[in-house]
Amino acid sequence: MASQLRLRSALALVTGAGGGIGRAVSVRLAAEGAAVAACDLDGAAARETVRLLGGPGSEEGAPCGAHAAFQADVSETRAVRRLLEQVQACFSRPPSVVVSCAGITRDEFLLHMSEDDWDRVIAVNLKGIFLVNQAAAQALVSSGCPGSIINISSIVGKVGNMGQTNYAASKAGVIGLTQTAAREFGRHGIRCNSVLPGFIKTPMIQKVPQKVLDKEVFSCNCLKDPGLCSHPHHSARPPAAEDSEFPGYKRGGSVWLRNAEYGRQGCL
Ligand SMILES: CCCCCCCCCCCCC[C@@H](O)CC(=O)SCCNC(=O)CCNC(=O)[C@H](O)C(C)(C)COP(=O)(O)OP(=O)(O)OC[C@H]1O[C@@H](n2cnc3c(N)ncnc32)[C@H](O)[C@@H]1OP(=O)(O)O
Ligand SMILES: NC(=O)c1ccc[n+]([C@@H]2O[C@H](COP(=O)([O-])OP(=O)(O)OC[C@H]3O[C@@H](n4cnc5c(N)ncnc54)[C@H](O)[C@@H]3O)[C@@H](O)[C@H]2O)c1
Repeated sequence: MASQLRLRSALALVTGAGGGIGRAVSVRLAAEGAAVAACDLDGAAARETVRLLGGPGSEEGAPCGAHAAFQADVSETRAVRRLLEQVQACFSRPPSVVVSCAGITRDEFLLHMSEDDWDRVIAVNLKGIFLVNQAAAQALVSSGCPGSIINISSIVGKVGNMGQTNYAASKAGVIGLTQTAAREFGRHGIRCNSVLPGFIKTPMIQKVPQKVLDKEVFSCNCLKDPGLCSHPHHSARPPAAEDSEFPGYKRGGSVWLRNAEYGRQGCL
């Protein structure tokens, strides 16, 4: 079994690790042998994830076991820089796998959306990925290490969704940021990919009114469990360029976005 642990020597940083998808991704990475640095705005939720991984549920900066929990707001520049410093101090190396799951919704129709709801969603979902990608890539480049960065976008970033102009814009931005970062980071041996999950049963969807969930566009998509969407073979096959129907979305799976420059598909 040990020989099958594909990530045995990897250190993985997961943001939003206290949430539905982030926790499932952390469990999956640990199952593949990775040491996991679980980060979340909600420090207690991050520690719970580490406890589930079998780690000591360590406090920030405490001597680390196989896994460790960190509290940080990914939308804050200083917090993200401190996060990467703490992770490297704890594990004596930069994370070679980074999965950016931290994200929020502040749904409202554009006609009534407040500037604050726009700003906050863009700050967390898009600027947060800018800050984490930049800090993680800088750490890898300065240490001469290769790495793999996976940014969680959403199918909504490709096709839009009523009540989510802020969220859709942020997720579309994640796609463009990822495709550009993939071009820039490739020369440093760092891969950068985005994953566009469909509808996943996590706390994020709890605010969706039932009458909306009953609509065909939602009900036609079987609500996936996070644990399924984070398992490589549960993700839909990476769409070929001509795929216009996002078959993975139709089946409620996750959709992998092929990076134009290197043709590399997402992999954790
Ligand atoms: C290739 C396939 C294309 C299909 C694309 C669609 C993708 C849908 C699946 C998304 C999966 C990924 C989601 C993932 O990224 C995680 C999330 O983002 S979960 C949160 C998703 N949020 C929403 O879908 C917004 C839901 N709507 C609301 O929260 C509220 O409606 C709100 C926008 C806050 C407005 O509330 P308000 O009380 O002012 O209005 P109503 O709720 O009464 O709504 C008025 C009418 O609009 C209809 N409505 C509202 N939202 C949607 C929607 N998303 N899709 C369709 N119709 C919507 C609502 O049913 C009302 O209709 P009616 O007047 O007939 O009752
Ligand atoms: N659930 C879905 O249907 C779905 C579909 C497509 C994409 N996504 C995306 O997947 C990612 C994970 O979503 P989820 O469904 O697990 O949601 P979730 O609400 O269960 O988890 C999100 C986590 O991010 C954390 N977080 C929020 N703001 C933060 C910040 N500023 N700094 C650090 N952490 C922060 C929250 O505390 C929470 O633990 C999000 O980016 C979301 O947009 C979700």
